Amino acid sequence: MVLSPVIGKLLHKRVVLASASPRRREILSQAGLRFEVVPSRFKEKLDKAAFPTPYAYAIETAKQKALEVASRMHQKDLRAPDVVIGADTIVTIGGLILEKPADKQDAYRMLSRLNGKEHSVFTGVAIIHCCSEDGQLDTDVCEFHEETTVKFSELSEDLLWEYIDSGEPMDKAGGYGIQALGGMLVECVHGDFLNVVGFPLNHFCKKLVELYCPPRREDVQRVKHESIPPVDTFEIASDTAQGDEGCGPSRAGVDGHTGQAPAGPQGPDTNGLVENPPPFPSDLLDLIDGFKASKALFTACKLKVFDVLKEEGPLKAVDVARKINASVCGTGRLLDVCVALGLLEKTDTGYRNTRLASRHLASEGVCSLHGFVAYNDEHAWTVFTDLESAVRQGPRAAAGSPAEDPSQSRDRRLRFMRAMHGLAQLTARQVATAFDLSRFTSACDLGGCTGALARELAREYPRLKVTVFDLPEVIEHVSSFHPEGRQPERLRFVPGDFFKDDLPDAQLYVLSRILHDWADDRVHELLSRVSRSCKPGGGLLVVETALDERRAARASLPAALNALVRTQGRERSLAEYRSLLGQHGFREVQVAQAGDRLDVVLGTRASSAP
Ligand SMILES: Cc1cn([C@H]2C[C@H](O)[C@@H](COP(=O)(O)OP(=O)(O)OP(=O)(O)O)O2)c(=O)[nH]c1=O
Repeated sequence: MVLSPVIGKLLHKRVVLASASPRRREILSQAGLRFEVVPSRFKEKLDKAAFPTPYAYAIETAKQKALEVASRMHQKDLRAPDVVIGADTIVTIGGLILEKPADKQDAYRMLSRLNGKEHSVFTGVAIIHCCSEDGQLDTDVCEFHEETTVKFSELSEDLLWEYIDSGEPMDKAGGYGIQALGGMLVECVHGDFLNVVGFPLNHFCKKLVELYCPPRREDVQRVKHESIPPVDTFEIASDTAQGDEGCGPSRAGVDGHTGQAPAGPQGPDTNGLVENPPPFPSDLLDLIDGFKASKALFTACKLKVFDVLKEEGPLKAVDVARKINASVCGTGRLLDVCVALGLLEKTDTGYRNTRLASRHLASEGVCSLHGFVAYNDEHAWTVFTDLESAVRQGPRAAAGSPAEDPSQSRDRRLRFMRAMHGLAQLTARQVATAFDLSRFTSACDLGGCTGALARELAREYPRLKVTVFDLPEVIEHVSSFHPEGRQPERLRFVPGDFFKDDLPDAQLYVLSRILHDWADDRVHELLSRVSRSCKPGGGLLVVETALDERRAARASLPAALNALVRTQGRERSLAEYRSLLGQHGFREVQVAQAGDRLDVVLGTRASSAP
């Protein structure tokens, strides 16, 4: 059986599942894992607002559940189990995290929110390796998450209540169980089904491969000579399970530093006790290799691989090579790497796009990030090559955001607009719905570029008239981003410079991804102009990827470096944005998340001048 070698890596260890969930127990025991169940006593009460993303919250909760069990067992026997597994499943919609309903009304609120819409289910998983030495517990945490999207049908009130009265929702995140009656509510699922049920078994097995079957020596050699790293699959584990040194007993330990065979799970140390070697540093190696994966993705996009396969796939490598005018050997390698990166699938009839690639990497389509990829390949890649000098010398003395740099060529500006358009389209809905903005009847998106967010605001709030205010050289190109023709009636574009010209009248001003491009003095100048134009009771909506020291916001770190190499701007924390709004006369400042990467801050203009 193909999978048994992966799960078999845990057979000689004392494994504990730190969960009371009957679903998790069933999934893992059906996969052949032998384990004890010790439900965690960790109270799931972490502050959700302190996490950059919903999955970071789920991962931390999973980790705390597992650590609580590890430390309780260690205190009891002075010897913790070898491995403790914790998991936490949450449902997210519109930036809200839904856990288990408190009562029937709560279940109703949750299910009504999900009704007719698509939502995400995240499970955070922590695999904790424990080591008890001299009475001390030492732990090594391997963590990951999996996302599955689920779409509910349009359901009647009666049906929702009938479902709630069945009692099924009460012990399940989001108030439904897809594996039972709740399956009837679901129109479609994209991703790992078992992840919704509470445990992402496939991803878990891949992690076990990373942890217990590090790449074979010859693969490591190959990485040195080739630009593309090999990618672990279950087959690596099964291919090598019969004594192959890549995964056999002598390598069952996971010491990636020395390359020597450590005392494995069956290898007693001199005291006759079993030692747990540290886990293989897979995440670190992934980080080191990360740039190769980015470049492979950039190149496949540039060569229009995803467009060709979207239109004509599945195709063999030789046919793709002919269509993109490239060598067969080079194309074959690139396609295989894209398969390993989860962008393509390889079938008997050839390569074809995954849904992700067709949706985001082909050049056409509302969710296309093709322009953003091209911008990163052509511009950011070059600029980042010089990161070292930016770090040594401090931020570049550039003129401002690329859209506003007068020295920019028309082509470069268009490329930048295309990149921003793709990103804004992707996040517009989440931003527009992060707060209820229905009290406003007019809005002005300052530096609103192609109007992607403005259109979504107009769509979401039927009474709202939206003005996009941006530089004339930006507005000039707007029509090419909306080929379907006329702009909606409640949307208009006004050319101007928000540092020099009068701002259009509006009840709500929007600054989306603008402030991080500017140094503090310019930010104050802009905010005081907005504050002067905004009438008491009006609003200011700031959209940024905020930095926050409490959370190692993985998503916000590249943005912090962007500011260093590109402009005089900088990323700021949520506390700084709150304080900036306060200093410029905005009160009742609220913060919300829009998806994984964006924070939205809304302030109301006070009646007294700042
Ligand atoms: C969305 C969904 C969730 N669930 C379950 C999985 C989880 O058991 C539960 C989410 O709650 P969790 O807090 O993740 O898990 P739990 O309280 O059941 O167990 P423990 O904390 O001890 O690990 O919801 C389903 O069974 N089906 C579904 O379709």
